[in-house]
Amino acid sequence: MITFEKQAQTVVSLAQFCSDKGWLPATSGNLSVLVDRNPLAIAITRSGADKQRLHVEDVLLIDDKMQVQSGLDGYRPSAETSVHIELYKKFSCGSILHVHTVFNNLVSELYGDVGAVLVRRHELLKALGHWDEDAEVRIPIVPNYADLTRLGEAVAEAATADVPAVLVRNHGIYAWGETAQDARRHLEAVEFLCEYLYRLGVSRVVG
Ligand SMILES: CSC[C@@H](O)[C@@H](O)C(=O)COP(=O)(O)O
Ligand SMILES: [Zn+2]
Repeated sequence: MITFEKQAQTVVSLAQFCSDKGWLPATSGNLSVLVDRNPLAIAITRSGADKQRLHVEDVLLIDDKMQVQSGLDGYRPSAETSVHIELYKKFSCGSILHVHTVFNNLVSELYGDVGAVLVRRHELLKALGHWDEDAEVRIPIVPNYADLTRLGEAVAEAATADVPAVLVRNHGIYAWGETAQDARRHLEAVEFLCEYLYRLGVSRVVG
């Protein structure tokens, strides 16, 4: 049976994974796992928690109006909860991961004006569900709106069923999947591709 306690533990494990990669610097990032779809109930990190040292108490149960249903007094859900809610409403995903890394920031800035970055004929696209040798996908990039309701809407609007990730310019990435394991794999693949694209660009300029 799926319970909030179980999903909160999964959020902690996901934070450990992302933290080991160095993807959650300076309290950045937010992570969530679906508890129920109807009505929507999500286990999500609290705002301001050090996700590199996350405890189950740092995970809150919230509803689709961002109201806390279970959690310690005084704790508020992630400031970017609106992005998670919009994505859960749009896709049948079971987990959403948001991290800040240097490579996803670099790529988001380099291709931000175009609104997407193209990835073509790369083996790691298989991890995103594209098995064709000529596969090409566009990872959307949205502006880093300070209004987080607007940011949530922009991320959900830009998101396509093709690629389970959106870059936010000079901010970070949102990646999702049907299960926590899928979300993790998608995040890892897109992070790999961001590093690859950035290094490829640099090597072409230098070489
Ligand atoms: C601490 S800088 C990063 C934050 O502004 C934000 O982008 C972020 O990812 C974490 O916010 P949070 O409210 O803790 O979920
Ligand atoms: Zn962020």
